[in-house]
Amino acid sequence: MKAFIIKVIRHYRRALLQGFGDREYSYQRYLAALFGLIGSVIALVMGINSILIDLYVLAGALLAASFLLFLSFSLLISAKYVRYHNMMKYMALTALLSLGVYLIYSGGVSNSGPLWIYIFPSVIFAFCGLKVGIMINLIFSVILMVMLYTPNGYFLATLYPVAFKSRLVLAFLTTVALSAFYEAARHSSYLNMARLKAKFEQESQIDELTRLPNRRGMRKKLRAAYHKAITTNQVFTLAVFDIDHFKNVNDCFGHEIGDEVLKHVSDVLRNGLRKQDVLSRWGGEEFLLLLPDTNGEEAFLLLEEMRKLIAASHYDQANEAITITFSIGYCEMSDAASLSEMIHLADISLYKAKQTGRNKVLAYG
Ligand SMILES: Nc1nc2c(ncn2[C@@H]2O[C@H](COP(=O)(O)OP(=O)(O)OP(=O)(O)O)[C@@H](O)[C@H]2O)c(=O)[nH]1
Repeated sequence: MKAFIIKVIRHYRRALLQGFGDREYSYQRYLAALFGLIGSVIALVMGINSILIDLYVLAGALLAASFLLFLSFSLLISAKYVRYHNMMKYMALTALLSLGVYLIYSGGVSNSGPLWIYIFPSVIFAFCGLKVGIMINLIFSVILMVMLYTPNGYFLATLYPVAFKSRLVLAFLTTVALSAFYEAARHSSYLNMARLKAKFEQESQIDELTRLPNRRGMRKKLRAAYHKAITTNQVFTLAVFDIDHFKNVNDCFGHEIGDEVLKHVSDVLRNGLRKQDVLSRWGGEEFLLLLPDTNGEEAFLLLEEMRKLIAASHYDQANEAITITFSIGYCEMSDAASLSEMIHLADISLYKAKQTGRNKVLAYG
């Protein structure tokens, strides 16, 4: 039985937390559903108990609340009724608050009913977040005070001692304040985590040395470009750049100067791009360039320009100017059946460019 209950709880927890992209929304939905279920069972047990001790109006209120809470639980766990989820959250809350008002009014069993209101602040914040939560908690506090302190017990069917009333109100307001602090802290750490997640996600797609997109970041952009080209019926071109004899730079000047040269060529390439082009560091001394909405002929002219630009530039190291050249292979979208084939064909052209003398631009085919 215990294992079964744990299994059911795990199942719903997974379904509720993973079903939606927005984690905070999922969290509120999860809590609302869980509360709906637990609240409905408790209200049902209390309702049956009230029938047994002949408190029929109280029993009716508890059974109605139990039904509404169970209904909200059932709809909240189903992805089919997403558009009703917000409504369900507020319905569960309204059922709960109405029950609270009724318990204050009637006193419940032996005047102990109002003690249930201490669960309200945290439930309200969990359901509605900080701002709306503060509003609802304050409204409920006002209702509580009006009911308790209206002269002649106008809104009460029972009599509470004065000391009980003041402690009930003060303890309730303290619980509201503490729950609000807790919710504010939770929300701010949630925002912090979301910001850090976005930052790490972005960093993981950028090459540290050149600040260009790395292979991971570029793959994402390539998929988007490929999808866009197919839906808009456009072609694009991919070009692979590889520095010629880069090993010599490292061997002659050291790895650190090699790094500086990589930064230098990245800057020169970046400055030679059009606004829409995307350059990435694909591997060690290899760069991949995406030329959107560009066919092979147009690409050749652009790539030739870039090749000349690099060859004409140089990196100054002490009294020596290090000149860099690139071999470039490219492939137009229509020559390949897929993205990976495009990259493969551009690589083949690059290999040919290397084989036939370097410092040149070659198309596939
Ligand atoms: N400084 C530095 N060197 C790198 C980096 N990544 C790769 N390399 C170097 O790049 C060189 C690539 O050497 P090879 O693959 O032989 O190519 P190459 O010397 O450019 O010769 P070809 O490509 O045939 O013209 C190696 O010496 C690598 O150590 C890096 O991040 N920094």
